[in-house]
Amino acid sequence: MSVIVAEDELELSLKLAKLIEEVSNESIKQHDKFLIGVSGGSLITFLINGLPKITTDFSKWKIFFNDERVVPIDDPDSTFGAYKKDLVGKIPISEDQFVQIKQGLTADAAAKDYIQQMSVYFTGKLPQFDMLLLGMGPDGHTCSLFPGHKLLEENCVWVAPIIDSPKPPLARITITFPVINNARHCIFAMAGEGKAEMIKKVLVDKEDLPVNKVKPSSGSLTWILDKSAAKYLKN
Ligand SMILES: O=C(O)[C@H](O)[C@@H](O)[C@H](O)[C@H](O)COP(=O)(O)O
Repeated sequence: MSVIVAEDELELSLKLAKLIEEVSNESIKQHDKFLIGVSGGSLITFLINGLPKITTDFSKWKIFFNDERVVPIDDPDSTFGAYKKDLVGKIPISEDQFVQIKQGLTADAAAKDYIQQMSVYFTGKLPQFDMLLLGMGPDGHTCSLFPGHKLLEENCVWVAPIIDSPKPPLARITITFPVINNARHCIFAMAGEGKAEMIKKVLVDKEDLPVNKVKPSSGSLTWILDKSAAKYLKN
């Protein structure tokens, strides 16, 4: 695992973008596409700041959601809605390069449908993403995998529904740890003093939290933080 500390959020965005650029170009060379899973939240801002500055063939990208809220696209809680509004148009990527959840389904049906959609791109027993971009909530959750939730033990389905999310909205779908840990590169990106305490619990105290279940079996794990978020980490 590696930890990269940036001076501030802008530098974090640029460092994150460079890592994405590197893996994108390597993946495109290897299998003519870049299969990336993204989270919602503040990650979107980092990507808006950084991705327009990289050089890669965006037309080869297929963007999946590590988790998504089961709401209409025009709902402010829709992660795809946020990417569509804030990222599409800033980089040469079209809406249909995002693998969106099917509208109008229950969380259970949306999760099953998402697995079908993923199966077009992943043929093995477990999907292997080229890269997963992850966030961490104040409770140490990642994706929609929350502390104490039974989904933390899900080791069969690729994508699971959740209808009792402690972070609204209640209904979501999320990739599961077997998929996360099969990725070639996992990156946590976060900024701000508000994350510092939880980062200490995760990286220093090694507390048993969902983010600490991200242990890629053969892939890389990188944390990209700004100085405020990293304040409790020793140099
Ligand atoms: O849709 C979501 O809620 C995200 O996927 C979630 O897992 C997010 O990454 C964390 O909650 C961190 O969010 P912030 O980066 O906004 O703090």
